[in-house]
Amino acid sequence: MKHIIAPSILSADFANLQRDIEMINNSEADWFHIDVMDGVFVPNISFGFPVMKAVNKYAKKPLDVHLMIVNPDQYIEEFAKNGAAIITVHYEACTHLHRTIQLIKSHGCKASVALNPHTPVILLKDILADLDMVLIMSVNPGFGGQQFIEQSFNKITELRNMANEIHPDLIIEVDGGVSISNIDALITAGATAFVAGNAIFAAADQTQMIADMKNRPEVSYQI
Ligand SMILES: O=C(CO)[C@@H](O)[C@H](O)COP(=O)(O)O
Ligand SMILES: [Fe+2]
Repeated sequence: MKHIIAPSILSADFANLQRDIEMINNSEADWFHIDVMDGVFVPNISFGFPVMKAVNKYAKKPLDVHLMIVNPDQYIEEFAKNGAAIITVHYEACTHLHRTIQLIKSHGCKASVALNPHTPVILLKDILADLDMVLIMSVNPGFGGQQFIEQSFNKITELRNMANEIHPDLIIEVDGGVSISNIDALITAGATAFVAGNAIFAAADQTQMIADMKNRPEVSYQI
């Protein structure tokens, strides 16, 4: 099976957002990755519903919404109404994670949990069967264009081994510092979905970079 490529619109040109959305529509990308940051959970503020609505208006592919916010329960319904196909909440931001996951599903969205670089994957053991996806943060959340944290490889392998026992078709998404130079090794480690901001939007030919990240002749995954 082929892995998923999710360009992060955080790295798009917001003065030309429609153009960048059309570029993704016309590329081999699978999803739109939408980073929502509240300035509390992470030391940055990105955007909220007005941008989400603008993306939803033109995007022709599923919206993969990554909530880097405290109290996500408060906003899940609104993100669902504005076109979210998958909603990711942070383990570190949820006191009652099981309830939050059920809430996401009750609005018809796929449910996913993100782990910060310091959070061990074993903490998801008792909720893994309820999840559609786990997002491994391979940088500290808050900004695009950061350097990939190498320890993330061990986390992906550990999570894939755990998923093989409990939930073999779990999607493992990697987010932060993903590029053409580490994607093959990440697929081999067991990841199946890849967010890329800087690697795509800083490329001379963005559409070609998406195609290059999508078509990896040496690797494919089996789940
Ligand atoms: O969630 C985040 C950052 O917190 C990401 O989705 C970034 O947008 C990824 O950007 P690159 O590291 O690929 O430039
Ligand atoms: Fe993200």
